[in-house]
Amino acid sequence: MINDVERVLLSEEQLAARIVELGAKITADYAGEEILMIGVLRGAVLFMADLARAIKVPVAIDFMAVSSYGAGTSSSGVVRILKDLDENVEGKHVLVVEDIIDSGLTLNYLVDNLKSRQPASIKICTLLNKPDRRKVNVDIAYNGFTIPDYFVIGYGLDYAEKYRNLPFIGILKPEIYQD
Ligand SMILES: O=P(O)(O)OC[C@H]1O[C@H](OP(=O)(O)OP(=O)(O)O)[C@H](O)[C@@H]1O
Ligand SMILES: Nc1nc2[nH]cnc2c(=O)[nH]1
Ligand SMILES: [Mg+2]
Repeated sequence: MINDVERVLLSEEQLAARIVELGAKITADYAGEEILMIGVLRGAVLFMADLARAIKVPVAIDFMAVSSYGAGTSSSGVVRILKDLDENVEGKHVLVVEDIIDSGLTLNYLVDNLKSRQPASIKICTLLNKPDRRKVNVDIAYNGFTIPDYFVIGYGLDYAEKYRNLPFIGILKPEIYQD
C-alpha cells in the first residue's frame, strides 16, 4: 500500500498540528454555544474524529452520506443522498465537516439541502481545499490546507476504497490510476 505513494504531501505531524489550530479557532468562535458537527461519509470520518477532540465546546455528531463520485478520480456531477441525518438540525449551530473540497458539487448540494432545514447557523470546515478544480462556489469558514491539483489519498481519502487508513496525505503514483 505504502509503495503506491509517490510522495507525502502532508505528514501525520503537519495534520495533527493544523487540527489543533482549527480546533482552537472553532472553540473560540463558538464560545457559549453547542455545535452539531455533520460529517460527510465516508472520507471525512478520520478528520472529524480528530477535529472533534480538538474542540472544547460541547459537540454533537451526526453523519450524512452524499456521493458524487464513482470508483474513478473525477466527479460525475450527480449528487445522491445515500444516508440522511439521524437528528433534526432545526435551530442548531451546524458545522459541516469535509475531508476535501474539489469541484464543490458535493458541498454545494449538501449545504443548500441543510439550509432548507432551518439550522441556527451553518458553516463549513474542510481539511483540504483544491480551488483549481472548483465548478461551483463554496463558502469555507475553516480550511486546513489549500493544495494543488493532485489526486490525494490517505487520512480518510480513498482511491477505489483503498488507502483511507494511511495516517498522512499522499500523492498516488500515476501508474496506479487511470482517469
Ligand atoms: O468537491 P467535490 O468535487 O464534490 O469532491 C469532494 C468530495 O468527494 C469525495 O467524496 P466521495 O464522493 O468520493 O465519497 P467518499 O467520501 O465516500 O470517499 C470527498 O470525500 C468529498 O466528499
Ligand atoms: N481521494 C480523493 N478523493 C477526491 N475527491 C475529490 N478530490 C479528491 C482527491 O484528490 N482525492
Ligand atoms: Mg466524501
